[in-house]
Parts: sequence; structure tokens; C-alpha cells
Amino acid sequence: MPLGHVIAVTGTDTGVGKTFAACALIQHACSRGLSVVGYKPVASGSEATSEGLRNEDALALMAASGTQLPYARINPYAFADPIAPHLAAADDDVHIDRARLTQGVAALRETHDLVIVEGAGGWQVPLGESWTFADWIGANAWPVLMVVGIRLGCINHALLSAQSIAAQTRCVGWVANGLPPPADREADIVESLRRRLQAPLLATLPALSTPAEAADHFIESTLQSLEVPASRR
Ligand SMILES: Nc1ncnc2c1ncn2[C@@H]1O[C@H](COP(=O)(O)OP(=O)(O)OP(=O)(O)O)[C@@H](O)[C@H]1O
Ligand SMILES: C[C@H](N)[C@H](N)CCCCCC(=O)O
Ligand SMILES: [Mg+2]
Repeated sequence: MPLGHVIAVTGTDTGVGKTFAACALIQHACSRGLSVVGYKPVASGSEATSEGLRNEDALALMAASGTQLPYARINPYAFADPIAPHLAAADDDVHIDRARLTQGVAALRETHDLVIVEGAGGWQVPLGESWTFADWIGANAWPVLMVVGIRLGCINHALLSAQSIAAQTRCVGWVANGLPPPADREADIVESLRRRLQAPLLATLPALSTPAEAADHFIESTLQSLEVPASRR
């Protein structure tokens, strides 16, 4: 049956917990009986191995779903340097082919109920000279889950990101991710955002040891909010 549902995971910045939350969400959805896979279309910051470049986000997403698919199906573009992806691609003389990114999603949708697409950095990160992750997700009208790393400055970043997401597609939920060490007034920051963001808060994640532990923190109606069709839930 699958022509799976797609959710894009973005965040208020790089290092805010997109991979952590995406892995937790994969495990949450797996525990509800869905076949789920993560996709990291473009990754900068990868290790050279005998099999080629490997990025830790892509490997974490693969481990969370337990997929046995070849690495390149999950991460078609890997760059060694941990820098902005359009700069990494230009340094390597690589053109990121937007159609190839979309085909990668389409292929995963054929065999999975849910495909979780993790961006690199924040919402407006460029993937080429004239387009961004936001442009690609927006053109496909995929719904977005926004991960907010709770720290000083995140209120502004979250409100700006939500505004920008709404201009290109829709933010269907957000996660308050308690990055270690805990920020002062963490609960008040989360509440300030909850009152100002239209999308529902789907999980509040304290500093936890593993995404598997975090999977239980998603609220019961998470898959519904993420617009996963009722027939699959
Ligand atoms: N709730 C949490 N509890 C404990 N550790 C966390 C939590 N959230 C994130 N971390 C850790 O913080 C670091 C950054 O998180 P993560 O890699 O998920 O960020 P990211 O937004 O995916 O970054 P990138 O932009 O590089 O993809 C990782 O080492 C991760 O394990
Ligand atoms: C290297 C890092 N961990 C991410 N993979 C890429 C972050 C790109 C951020 C670009 C920017 O907004 O300046
Ligand atoms: Mg990541």
C-alpha cells in the first residue's frame, strides 16, 4: 500500500536536536506499527570510510528505523567538511540536484508509511546558489516539524522560523528540546513559545541519554497532528 506520508524536520539552528528528535519520532511511529524511515538528503560533516563518506546523522536515522537499505538511499549527498552545505558542495565541485533529492523521497515513499526528512542546519539553509531547504520542502508542500533547542535566544529563532515556514508550507507541530546544560527558566521559555506558536507542542524533551528514551515523550496525538493518514495510525 505505502505511498508514504512525508514530514520535514527543521530546527531553530544547527545543533539544536533535529537528529535527536527525528530518531525519537521514528521510534515513536515504529512503536505505533508504522514502517518508518529517515532521510538526510544533504549532509555536511562526514567521515571517510572504506565504503565512502558517512555522516553520523544519516547513520543515526538508519539505526533508529533499523533499515537495511543502502546508505546512499538515505543520504544521497555527503560532504566531508562540517560547513554550510552549498559551500561544501561548491568546494567539491558538486551540483546538488534538486530532482535527485525529490526522487530519493519518492522511492522511500513506495515502501514506507512515513518518511522523515531531516534538513541540514535551519530552515533557510541554502542547498545551491539560488535555492534553500525551505524552497525544496515548500515546493513539495510537505508539512514541517520544528525542533526548538531550548536556550537563551531560541524564542526569537523559533518565532522567525515559524513565520518563514508558514510562508512556504505549514508547521504542523514543534518539539521543545532541552539541550544540556538546561537553560535558566526553561519551563517559562517553553510556555512563552507555546502561547505564541500556532502549531501544537508535540513533545518536551529534557536532556535524555538516548532518542529511544525520548520516544515516549511525544503526546498521544502526535501522528494525527503530523497529518499521518488515519488508515496508517
Ligand atoms: N534532549 C537531548 N538530550 C541529550 N542530548 C541531546 C538532546 N538533544 C540533542 N542532544 C545532543 O546534542 C547534540 C546536537 O543534537 P543533534 O545532532 O540532534 O542536532 P541537529 O539539530 O541535528 O544538528 P545538525 O544541524 O548538525 O543536523 C548531539 O550530540 C545530541 O545527541
Ligand atoms: C555542519 C553542521 N553540523 C550542519 N551539518 C550544517 C549546518 C549549516 C548551517 C549553515 C548556516 O546557517 O550558517
Ligand atoms: Mg542533525
